[in-house]
Formats: sequence, C-alpha cells, structure tokens
Amino acid sequence: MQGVPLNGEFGCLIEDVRLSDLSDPDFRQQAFSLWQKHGGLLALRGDELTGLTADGMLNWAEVFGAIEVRPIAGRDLMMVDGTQILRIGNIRDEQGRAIAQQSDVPALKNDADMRYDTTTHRPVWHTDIGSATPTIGSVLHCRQTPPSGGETLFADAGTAFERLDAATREKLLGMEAVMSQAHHDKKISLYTPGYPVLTPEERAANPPYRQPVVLIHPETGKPALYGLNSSTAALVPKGATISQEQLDLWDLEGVEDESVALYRNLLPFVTGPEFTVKWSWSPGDIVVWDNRCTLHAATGFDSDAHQREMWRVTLHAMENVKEEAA
Ligand SMILES: O=C(O)CCC(=O)C(=O)O
Ligand SMILES: [Fe+2]
Repeated sequence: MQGVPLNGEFGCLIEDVRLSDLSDPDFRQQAFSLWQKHGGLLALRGDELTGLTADGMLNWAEVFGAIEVRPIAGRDLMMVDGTQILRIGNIRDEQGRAIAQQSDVPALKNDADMRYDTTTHRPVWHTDIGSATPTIGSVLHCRQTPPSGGETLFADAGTAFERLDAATREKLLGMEAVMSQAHHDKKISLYTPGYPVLTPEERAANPPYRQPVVLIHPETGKPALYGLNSSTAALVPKGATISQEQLDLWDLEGVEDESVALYRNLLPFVTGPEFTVKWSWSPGDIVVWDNRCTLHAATGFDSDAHQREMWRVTLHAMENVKEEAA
C-alpha cells in the first residue's frame, strides 16, 4: 500500500478507502505501519467514508490503541449514541441544545499564522492530555465541514527535536515541563470572552503535573519534543521546584527567564512550515494522530453561517512514560 506524503516524511494520506477496507486485517496492519513510519499522522479519504457508523469508527480506532472509556463529566449530550465518540462542532438538536463541544478559536488568515505566536498564544497547539497520563492519540472523523476554515493543524515534534543542535537537545533531555489545566484555560480565555476559567476549588483539584520535555516514544524509540504545548506552565530542570507565584505569572505577564526564553523559541520552531501539515477536511475523512510525537491545533470558521461536525475517539492513556533516551 502506498500513501501520499503530506509534508516530507511527516503525515501520510491513503486515498480511495472503502468501508470494507477498515475491517480488513491487511489494510489495518499496513495503515498502522504507515502511521508509525510517517511520524504519527495518518489520513484516510474515500467517498464511502461518509457512511461510517459509530461502530465502524470504534472498530477502526482499535487499530491504534485501546479506546478511552472514562466518561467525560457533563458531556452526555455530546456523545454519539451513548458511545465513547465525542461530537465536536457547533451543531444543536431540535430543542436548540448544544450537542457538540465547541471552542472558539480564530479562523486562520494565512498559512504563516500556523506558527505559534508568543504574543497571542495562537494557535492553541496541544496534545490531548487532560491529566498527568498522556494519551496515545486520537481519531477524528469529519461529518460536516464549512466551505472554508475549520482545518486541523499538525506538527511533527519528533523531527523537530532531531533538527535541534546537540547542545539544546542535551539540555532539554535534562528538563521537565510543569503543566496545568489552569494554564491552558487561561491562554484560551485571553481571546474567548466568557471562557470558563477554573474556580479556585477546581484549580486545587487539578494541580499542575510534570511531563518530560523530551518523550521517548515507547514503540518507535524516537524522541520527540513533547512537554511543550498550551498546558505548559514552565520548563524546569528535572526535579526542580517552582513557586505558585512563578506558575501563575509564567509566560503571560512578562516574566523573563531562561525557561520562558526556551519555550518562546521552541514552540514557534516546532510549528513552523518545515514540520507542519494543515488538514482541510472533506466529509468522511478520518485522521489519526499520535499524541506522543505530534502537536495539533484546531482553526476556527464562520460558525454563524456554517456547521461543522466531527466525531472523535480518544485512545487510552499510555503507560510507562520513559524519561531517558534509550
Ligand atoms: O476540531 C478539531 O479540529 C480538533 C479538535 C481537537 O483538538 C481535538 O479533538 O483534540
Ligand atoms: Fe485536541
């Protein structure tokens, strides 16, 4: 099976996929290999894929890892037919209730805006974490898409790490990222009026957690610039402490230290054109990404004029995060 490369070695598209391919063992195995070989980004396209069912999608997602079964609090209406498929988008039911999760991110004006901007904190480049345990990845399937906007951006955190100079690589191997849900929310709230920032109680219940800045992929053995995304509150030497005050202020209020400088250099680097793919959706498309070696970001669209509906399956939390280079 031959895929169409999306940006050099990063990302691979399989075209003319039929629904029956998705349950074919050979196809599944080859798709998995292409996914791994191309930096953890695989897209499938084919006319028949608009007919994908919830069961079909769950069955396909199992190629890449076990499916996350934790219920998501308060999202019952947003799950497809009581399954573990989360609806994303701006759609509503007959009673006008939101039945999909929607975040207000700006539309991309031009491709140069894919690169992380350290002033606006856009786009919101992230991995789907949610807790101290990173997830393997996610599977996203397009049901409806606006005529423009609503793309998803992907960055190759593995190759980006490889391209850093040896001294920087060495330094990063000795560091860890302090991350917090509060930090991610605070960044989004900068441009989403009314975005629910965590209450002091919720904050206390979701304390900052630590991840290696460089994650060694447990299956490919390849290191990736992992601890670097919208939840990152600070980069510190492994085991170093960080004060609550520093956590609160970092990056957003003009603090300047070495850790800030690293973050400000690295995230725009990883999200530059050399390492990124912009996926413009067609109905039926399925994209699978690996959270351990890619970053991604959603872009906005005219949500007053158009509808977007995506289905997402989250793959199970990974185990045994290795912190040292093999
Ligand atoms: O809607 C999208 O384009 C991506 C949303 C996202 O970040 C996710 O599903 O994890
Ligand atoms: Fe995401």
